[in-house]
Amino acid sequence: MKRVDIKGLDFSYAGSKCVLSGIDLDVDPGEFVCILGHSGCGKSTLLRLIAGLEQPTVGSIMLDGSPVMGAGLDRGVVFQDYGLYPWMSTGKNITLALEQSSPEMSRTALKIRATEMLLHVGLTPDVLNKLPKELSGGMQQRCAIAQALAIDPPVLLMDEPFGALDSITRAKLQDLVRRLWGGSGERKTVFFVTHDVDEALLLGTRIVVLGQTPSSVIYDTHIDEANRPTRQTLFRNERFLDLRNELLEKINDNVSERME
Ligand SMILES: Nc1ncnc2c1ncn2[C@@H]1O[C@H](COP(=O)(O)OP(=O)(O)OP(=O)(O)O)[C@@H](O)[C@H]1O
Repeated sequence: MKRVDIKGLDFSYAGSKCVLSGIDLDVDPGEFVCILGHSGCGKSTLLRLIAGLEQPTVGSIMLDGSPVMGAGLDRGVVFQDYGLYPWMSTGKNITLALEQSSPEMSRTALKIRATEMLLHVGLTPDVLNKLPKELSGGMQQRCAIAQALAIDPPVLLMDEPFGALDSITRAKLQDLVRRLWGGSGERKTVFFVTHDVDEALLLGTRIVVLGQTPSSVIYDTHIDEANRPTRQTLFRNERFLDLRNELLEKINDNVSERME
């Protein structure tokens, strides 16, 4: 389990205007943080910074007290477009990071691990030798989750992972992610970027809203696990409907303010 501390973070892409400004966010180990905000506000950029794919212009990101200096095997990443190499079999895609983290593992051990991971995300072992293009979008995203989890990273970063999927596949994968996170092992610290307020309410133990660029955190709330509504009860739970409206207002008001 990892604690993530973001302090006084500003970020600009080279030669561009400031995207993130004054981000402060302390995340306890095992929290499931959903990041909401209008298109272009910098959600993916924040995730890329935590992944170590970009460096803060000002401020810091610490993992258990050590600054993030680059990408690392302690953080698994899942992108909307699956992030699988199209020329490699599913099995090879899944074991790629494992080959770096555990170079001593034999081919047989790698294959066993890849099969275990496929079963873990609800796929059958026959998928192992298929190319990504031979799988449906939902199956590819299951493989991408298996790939990110193969090395058992304590931090999982998910950037709109279900944005391209139909609503039924999306619901199944949301349930899968919740089950994997809430299972018997140590809980991973998850950052999950989404546009969808309902997805955030169903998944997150915490919901953070970013404002318009240069973005800072304009809303931050914890969700009480004990009273969390299910997919079936979400629209009948008054407290959550109020929170849903509040989140939509925060996102939309902030945009209209900027447009006036
Ligand atoms: N590599 C880059 N170079 C320069 N500017 C970039 C780069 N990537 C993103 N941006 C800009 O940074 C801002 C934030 O982009 P980002 O993708 O982080 O937002 P987002 O909230 O994730 O958007 P969306 O919800 O539409 O995916 C945008 O103005 C975008 O154009």
